[in-house]
Amino acid sequence: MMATARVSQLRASTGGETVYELTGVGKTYARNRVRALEGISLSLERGSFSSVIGSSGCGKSTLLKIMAGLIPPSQGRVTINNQPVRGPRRDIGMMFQHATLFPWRTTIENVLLPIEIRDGKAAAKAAWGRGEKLLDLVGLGGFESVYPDELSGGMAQRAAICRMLVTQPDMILLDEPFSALDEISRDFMNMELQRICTETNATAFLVTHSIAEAVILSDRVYVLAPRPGRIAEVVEIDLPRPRTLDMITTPKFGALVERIRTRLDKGDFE
Ligand SMILES: Nc1ncnc2c1ncn2[C@@H]1O[C@H](COP(=O)(O)OP(=O)(O)OP(=O)(O)O)[C@@H](O)[C@H]1O
Repeated sequence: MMATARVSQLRASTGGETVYELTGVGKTYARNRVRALEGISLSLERGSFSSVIGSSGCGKSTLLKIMAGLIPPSQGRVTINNQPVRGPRRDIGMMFQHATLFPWRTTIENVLLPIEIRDGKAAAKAAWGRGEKLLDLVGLGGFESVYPDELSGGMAQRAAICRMLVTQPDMILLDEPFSALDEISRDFMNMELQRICTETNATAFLVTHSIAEAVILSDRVYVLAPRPGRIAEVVEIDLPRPRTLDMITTPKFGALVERIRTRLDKGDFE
């Protein structure tokens, strides 16, 4: 009942508008005939935060690559704002485990790089103010002219968030973005990510190995079963927003973590 109530609340708060949709998506890698995914259907509403969790090799990265348009599905349909995703797109932003900022460019030059690549140097210069605002938003105001070797790991990841957001994507795809950071920085960055997503009304989809991270951030967690990867369970996270780290100690949080852990422990879920 609670889960249903939360979904309605989420739909009400986001207008229930579907941004991104996968219908019956499957993937078989031709090279080795590995069936990585089968029958994946999901629908993401504007402003929602979803995560996918599953054991190693269950197809999470394959799913994210298909969602980003980096590889085609073998079956099924993928759409963003009702348009088919057939390749990398301007309205989809991605962020990976390592920030990979260019060391010879300043922080703001790194942030503006997607615009420079897409529309040229003049457009990047014109977007300078937007870059500064984003850096302010993530607490990097004043670091515009600093080179990446002077930034900490967490600061570099924040700059990478700005670089992902600078093109104002409708959908952001996150592949364990903070897993290279220590636990304290990671907790902090997750709370920052929540704040930034709320302030920019981003629709987010996160791949993670951490059940706690999936629960604290998400409206919905997709639990993947392996060989071939398929959705074993969809868990609605009906914790109030904004989420705070002290929620981790509440019985409700513990129960959600336990439910996901039990599902993952069932292995193949047969
Ligand atoms: N390019 C590829 N060619 C052939 N098989 C692949 C390719 N990429 C992935 N696979 C296979 O597809 C399956 C799913 O892999 P994928 O990397 O999507 O899983 P994952 O859940 O992201 O794993 P991890 O958590 O370890 O990163 C695995 O069996 C893997 O060996």
